[in-house]
Amino acid sequence: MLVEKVTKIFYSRKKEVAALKDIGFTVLKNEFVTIVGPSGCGKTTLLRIIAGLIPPTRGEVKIIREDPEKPLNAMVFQEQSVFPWLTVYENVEFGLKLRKLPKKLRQEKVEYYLKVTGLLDFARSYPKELSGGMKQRVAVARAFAVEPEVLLLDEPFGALDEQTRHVLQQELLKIWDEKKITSLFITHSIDEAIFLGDKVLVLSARPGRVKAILEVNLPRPRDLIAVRKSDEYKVLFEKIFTCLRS
Ligand SMILES: Nc1ncnc2c1ncn2[C@@H]1O[C@H](COP(=O)(O)OP(=O)(O)OP(=O)(O)O)[C@@H](O)[C@H]1O
Repeated sequence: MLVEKVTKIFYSRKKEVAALKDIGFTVLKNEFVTIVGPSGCGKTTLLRIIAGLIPPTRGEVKIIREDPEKPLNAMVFQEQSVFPWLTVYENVEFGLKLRKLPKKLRQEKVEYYLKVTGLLDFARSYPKELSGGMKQRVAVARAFAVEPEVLLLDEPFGALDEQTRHVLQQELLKIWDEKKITSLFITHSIDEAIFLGDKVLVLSARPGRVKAILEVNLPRPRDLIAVRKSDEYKVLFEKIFTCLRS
């Protein structure tokens, strides 16, 4: 995926807001890129442009479609990424129905993703019967299930308590290690950005610009404790922290 000189200006009657300025970066096939930046720097705006939900003012986004059967992207938001009127099973199946996959194949995929997210016992439950962490598991399962060219995650674990967040991060990496879907993950957390990413993109305050792109040279599969103890983590944390502060 290629993001080239993306600029976004929001115009309203009274003022202009420059949200993004000349954003450029590449996400390689099967790469997991995290984006970290201060509040209001345009992270969500960038993701919405990449998803094709809003147009950039200038610049462009190129996503290579390798498989015409697959959707270009799937998104997971901080909240409300699941349909409350569908059961857990139906939520995960939803995108596969849209893709018109045969029932047997749908069932295999839904069961696989419910299993890896630990949701098999809740297949018939409705989202309102689930905790916040479980709802986000459904959202992740749903997005992975359609196996898009690019997975776009907008602070999916931002509203969860720290303990649950770590469990879900670990689970996400486990699925990703198996499925290797090209992913772009937005976060406020430096820790999360390093733990998950192959590369961390640091954005500046508004208008968002790329301040740094840092490689994360930590082996996978990753373990949170081991990662945090490593010199690579400490060096990266300090670099990102300094970069965000300056
Ligand atoms: N539809 C819109 N109309 C006008 N301004 C907007 C619109 N959407 C976003 N903005 C402005 O663009 C800037 C970037 O917003 P955005 O939500 O992308 O930031 P963010 O980095 O995701 O913030 P946060 O981390 O707090 O969620 C903000 O100043 C916001 O007010």
